[in-house]
Amino acid sequence: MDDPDSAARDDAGHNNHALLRELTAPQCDAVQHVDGPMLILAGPGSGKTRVVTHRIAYLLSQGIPDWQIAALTFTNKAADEMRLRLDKLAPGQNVWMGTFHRFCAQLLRRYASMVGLQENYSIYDTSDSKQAMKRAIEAAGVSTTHASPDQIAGVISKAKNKLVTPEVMQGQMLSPKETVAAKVYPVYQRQLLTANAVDFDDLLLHVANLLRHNPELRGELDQRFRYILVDEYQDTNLAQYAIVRALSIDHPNLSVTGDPDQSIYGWRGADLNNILDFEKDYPAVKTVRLEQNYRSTPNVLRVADQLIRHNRRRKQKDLFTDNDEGEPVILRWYENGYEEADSIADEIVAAIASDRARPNDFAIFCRMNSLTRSLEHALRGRGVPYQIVNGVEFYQRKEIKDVLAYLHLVNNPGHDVALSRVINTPTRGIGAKTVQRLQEFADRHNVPMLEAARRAEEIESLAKRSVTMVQKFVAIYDRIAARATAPLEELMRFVVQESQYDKYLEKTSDESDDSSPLGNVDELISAAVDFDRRHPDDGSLEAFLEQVALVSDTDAFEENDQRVTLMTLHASKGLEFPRVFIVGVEDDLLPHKRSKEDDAQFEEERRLLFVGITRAKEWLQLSCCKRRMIRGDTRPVIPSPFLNELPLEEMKRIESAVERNFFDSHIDQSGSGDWDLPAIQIGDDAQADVSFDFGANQDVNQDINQDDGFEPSDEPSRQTKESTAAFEAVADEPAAATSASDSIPDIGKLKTAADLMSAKRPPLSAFREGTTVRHFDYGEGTILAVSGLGPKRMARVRFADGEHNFRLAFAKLEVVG
Ligand SMILES: Nc1ncnc2c1ncn2[C@@H]1O[C@H](COP(=O)(O)OP(=O)(O)OP(=O)(O)O)[C@@H](O)[C@H]1O
Ligand SMILES: [Mg+2]
Repeated sequence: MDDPDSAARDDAGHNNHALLRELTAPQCDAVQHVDGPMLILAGPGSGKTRVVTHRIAYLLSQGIPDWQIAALTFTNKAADEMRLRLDKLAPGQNVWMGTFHRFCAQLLRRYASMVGLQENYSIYDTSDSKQAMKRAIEAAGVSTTHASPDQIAGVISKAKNKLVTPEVMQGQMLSPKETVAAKVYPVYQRQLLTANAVDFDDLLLHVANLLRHNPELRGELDQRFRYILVDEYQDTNLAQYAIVRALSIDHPNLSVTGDPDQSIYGWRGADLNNILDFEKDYPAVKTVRLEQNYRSTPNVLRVADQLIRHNRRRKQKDLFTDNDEGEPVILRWYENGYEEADSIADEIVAAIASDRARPNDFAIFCRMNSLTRSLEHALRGRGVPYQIVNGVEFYQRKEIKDVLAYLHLVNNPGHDVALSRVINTPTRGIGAKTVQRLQEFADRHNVPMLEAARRAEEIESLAKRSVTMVQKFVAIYDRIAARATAPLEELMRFVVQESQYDKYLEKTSDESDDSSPLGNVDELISAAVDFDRRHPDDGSLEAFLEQVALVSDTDAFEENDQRVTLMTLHASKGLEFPRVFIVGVEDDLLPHKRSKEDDAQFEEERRLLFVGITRAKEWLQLSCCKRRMIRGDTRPVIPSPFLNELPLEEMKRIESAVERNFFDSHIDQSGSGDWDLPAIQIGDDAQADVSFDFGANQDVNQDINQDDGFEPSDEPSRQTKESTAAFEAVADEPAAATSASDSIPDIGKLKTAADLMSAKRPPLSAFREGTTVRHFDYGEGTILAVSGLGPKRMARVRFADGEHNFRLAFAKLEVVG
């Protein structure tokens, strides 16, 4: 694709010494490529992202206007980082940078009417979508006996990511589950449109359809975004692919970078074929391979390479590095999660104290967010500053969602999920039946629920009293909505006051165990103040809500901060740290238990560990425990089968001080690398029973990761407190054991699934007056009194620092034997 023009520009580019100075020859080659498609395929740490930023700067230096360039990244954090780097290389530029979802959200704002939305449409987050899905399932009248709401949602999400419309889906050959989902899909979509809302998948789907059905608009946008760069291309799904492809037909200046070995979003529909087919789609493509790793020591790279070689579906790439050999990678075995956390925290403290490292040199990765609790506690206890890269979680708190729901409803009166949330929050005597009747009326007349509330008098089945209550709510709403254009801070304070939510929180906050809902609401108001300040002219409510909806878990991450970073493996993508700990490298965690049913998913788990390992620059430790408590359930642990695949002979293996013989008996110390793992046969049924209870029917990752904000964590311990889901999970368990420690069989004796099954979470009955318990934050304490039944069962516990009340179904309390 070398036209005479670009050759001339290349000549000019040679003057651009500063830009090209710190690049290798193949990197330079890629950076100086101007027109035509390009594929950069290379392993971790080889400078792919660096090439993207330098290439943008190079394009600008060649006179290409910034508004013709768009750089699509996978997380907001990656975009911010890119902007920072680019600002240094090309100050003052205004290149569009952001995630696919943000890109689509902005396009959709402009062209909303073309897909049947209004421009103030709302973006439903995962829990909003769940609510909407439940309602659609009811309205569609399907049975959920054989397909749970989560499964139905999963099938529909996959269909959307593959650009399958409801009509097309209904015409396909379907499994029984898919048949149910195919019935719900059109109803769900119709209800979303009535609510003037989209879910995350819709952002992509609508834009892909927009481009497909409007050739003129497609042409205009293709012309506008003449240069498109996509980083982490291996994780794009079909919808994302269709979007960049549609924007690169007349001007095929699409350049993508990726590493198939780092594809970790298959569960969300990412399709490796997008990378593999790139060369077919763009025959004139320039393909660049980068082989030198600049990030890691040879020790780290060898471990990563050995591991990933075990994947069958891949092409071997050889990476070399000129970096120093560094220290051997450590494999460490701890007694339990507490020891793991304490020991890691101690090491960090020691390294900092001896001036060998700073807190921000360290990162700790885990497969699931819930594992960070004990690490947090250990770091906090030692005064080590840390950050949990987990921005989504804040916005998932009940009180935050409540206040935001009022704002959503102000911004978009069609937002039915928000209405259902706030109509009786705080309590206003509007019961579930009344809400149900409003919903039915709304469905019948195809109007938003707020409209139904306004017409409450027309709903015959509503009692007079209920009508009055509903009208009162509408009056409150109208008073709030009248302030819609006030500065955000003012509006938010008015919401909290006018709805009497502040009083409600004051009254109810002592029910919660250790969080401060009022403090959180204050924090939200601070976010509003900040937003007002940063957007003095264009700061609309809509823009604020969009930012919140698209918030990424990595957004909260401040690189130059003097803090240790805790994050999931998914969130670590693209980043690098001098010293990395990967905790919980254990069977059923990593690989995740449900990935084992499927070869492709299993290989994805291996890639996930590969991604984690290759974040480390100088030093790396992998660890696993003999026992681990997850959601209050202490269970014996089997090491991850991936550990067996590492070059153990060259790694430094350390066992915890206690029970040294366990390590000896399970690892072949001869150096052959074979581990003699405990022989435990777990049948499918048994496995389901001893599961971590992630919400048994969800996609492997849906509730585990906080990747980039599109799959917020759903784990019960962080769920809204009124949810009874977590309680049901606990209550369903047979009262097999009397205390946690009684129930842990010696791992050496574990032979059968039955042994494993006896290692249950203690039933609520194990928490009695006088029982000694342990809490993550408060340490050991004694139960003074218990009261209430079922999900409302409470315990009052005395700790060294005072007394606290807990809802037992949710509390992070462990019985101390
Ligand atoms: N030519 C170079 N000279 C010096 N440092 C380099 C060079 N190329 C890359 N680096 C550095 O190596 C590290 C890895 O680069 P980068 O993050 O761009 O790799 P990547 O290929 O995008 O990795 P990943 O696949 O993990 O996203 C960065 O710290 C980067 O600044
Ligand atoms: Mg990168």
